[in-house]
Order: sequence, then structure tokens, then C-alpha cells
Amino acid sequence: MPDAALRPANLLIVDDDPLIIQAIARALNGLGRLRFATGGREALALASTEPPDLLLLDAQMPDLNGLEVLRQLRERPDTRDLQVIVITSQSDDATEQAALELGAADFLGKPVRPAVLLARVRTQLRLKQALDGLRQQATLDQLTRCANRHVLMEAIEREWARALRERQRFSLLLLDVDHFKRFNDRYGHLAGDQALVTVAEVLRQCAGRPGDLAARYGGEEFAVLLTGADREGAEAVAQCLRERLAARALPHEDGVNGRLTVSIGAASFGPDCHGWSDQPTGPVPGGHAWSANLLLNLADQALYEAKRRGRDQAVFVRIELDSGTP
Ligand SMILES: Nc1nc2c(ncn2[C@@H]2O[C@H](COP(=O)(O)OP(=O)(O)OP(=O)(O)O)[C@@H](O)[C@H]2O)c(=O)[nH]1
Repeated sequence: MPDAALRPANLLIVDDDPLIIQAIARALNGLGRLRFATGGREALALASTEPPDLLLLDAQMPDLNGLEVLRQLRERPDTRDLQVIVITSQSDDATEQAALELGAADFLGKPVRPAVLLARVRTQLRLKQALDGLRQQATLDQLTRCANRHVLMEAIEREWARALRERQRFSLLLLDVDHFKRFNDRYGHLAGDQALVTVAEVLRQCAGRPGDLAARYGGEEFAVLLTGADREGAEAVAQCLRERLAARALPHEDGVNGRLTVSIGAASFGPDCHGWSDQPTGPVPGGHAWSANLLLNLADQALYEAKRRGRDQAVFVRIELDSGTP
């Protein structure tokens, strides 16, 4: 019987016996998209290319047994939290305990009883759906559906460390809607909310590459994190943002040029940066700790400078990696 509350799911069924795969697939028919693997290595590859909502994993397989597959999945960031049901003909306590300790959500003995399997799979899919909802709430800004500040701060720390380790480029843009208080005062708070949604849409259009992150930093302020992007990359994204927002032509009679605009401050760094350019506030004082927070502060200073210069523009700073710290 179809479960109305259950969204179509993506399931991966792994067993070295094609007949068992067929039996499981028949039992789960109608739950969504089913993919199959007949070995442990193939299962790992499929799971990391496109993590399923639920993995049904045979414990005994010749190339790589199910528990080893599970252990390796737990070590990889993209598959660490996968929901897994282990299915085995060896339903002894030790195997069951090992599977559960590796974070298996459930454990089923063979032969598989279709109705029981279906009931247990549905339970796991319901849990996964609820978890996805909670994750979204914890990471997305409710109004704009951009990443929230918490996700942004974690990403900045992570990318900062990675950029230092791998000598990668990395840029951060901060955006602030111009004269937004006046916008709210003239058009009302709901129109203000809608304007923020529009800015967020434009942000996602211009920063849509893998590794880009568009986030609401707070109030009428947004941030864009661009991994692998130098100052030229940051300039291209800033230009895209300003042009696309201009194309939306949101009226703002008390704003700059009669329409809604943003000011942008950007900080970029990477091994090929040689000193500052267009620096708004002078060099970083000696002894100041270089950190992800400093990068944020620099972008903020650049933003302040963009405001000071008349708004509706972008100001860029670069950080040199090769002299002193970092
Ligand atoms: N509608 C709406 N307004 C918000 C939201 N968050 C913050 N604001 C408003 O954004 C305005 C920000 O005002 P200010 O910080 O004075 O800045 P500004 O008017 O944009 O001026 P400049 O930044 O100097 O160009 C305040 O009036 C806030 O109430 C929101 O979620 N929705």
C-alpha cells in the first residue's frame, strides 16, 4: 500500500546474489528509485557518487564484505551519515552487534520476508525524511532559503584551513542592501522581506558553482564564499550580482538611482596574491592573528568602504600569503 506521507526515495540494494536483489526489489517496488550493486566496491562507488536515502547491504560478499563496506562508508564525509540496513544469512549475535556498532540502522536475517522488509524500510525512510527536515531547519535561513550564518562560519573556517594547507585561492564577498531601512519605511516590512528573497535568488544564480556558498549573514547582509576563486573570480561574481539585481529593477525611491542596490566588500587570498590592492584601511597591524575571522573583518572593512564611497559598488582587498603569517 503506498505511503502518502513518504516522499519517493533513492535506495541502493547491495547483494552478490542477483536473485536476492530481485526479491528485495519486488518487495520495495513503488518506494522510489532503486539502484543495485553486486559487490562491496561497486556499492562504495555508487554510494559516494550519489548517496542514497537508504542502503540495503548484504553482510557476506566475496570482494568486500558488508561490514567492511559499512566501516569505509563511515570514514568518508559524504557517506558518513548514510542510513543502512544490514541483511545477512549469518544472523549471529556477533555480526549483528558489529553491524549495529558501525551505525547500521537495522539488521535483518535471510531469507527476507517481503512484508517485514517493506515495513522496516518504510520506518527508516520516515526517519530519514524527518532528519532531512531537521537538517534543513538547522542550516537554512527560513526567509531566503540561503545557508544560515552558522553554516557560513563553519565553511569559512574549513575553507580557510584547506586553502592554507593546499595553497588554494579563496574569496569571501559580503553584501549589504543599500538604504534598506528606508526601503522598509517606504514600502513596508513584507515588501522588504520579498526584496531580500530576490537578492538571495540573484546570489544563488551568480554563485552556483560547486564549492560556492551563498549565505544570509544577518538582517539585510549576505555573504558569498568562493572556493578556488581569486580576486578576478570575486570581481566576476560581484559584477554578476550587481548586473542581475539591476536587471530585476526593484524600485527604491529613497535608494541609489531609484532602485534597489547592494554594496559589496570582498577579500581574496591565495599564493599568487602579492600585497594589498585597493586597500580600504591600511595593512593589517603587525602581530594581528591571521584567521578566518580576520578574513571576515577585512571583507567587512571593504564593505564599509563601498558604503562610504557612495554605495552601489564593490571594493576588493587581497591578502598576501607569502610574506609573514600565514
Ligand atoms: N524586511 C526586513 N527588514 C530587515 C530584515 N532584517 C533586517 N532588516 C532591516 O534592515 C534595516 C537595516 O538598516 P541599517 O542597518 O540602518 O542599514 P541601511 O538602512 O540598509 O543603510 P546602509 O546599510 O547604510 O545603506 C533595518 O531597518 C532592519 O529592520 C528582514 O528580515 N526583513
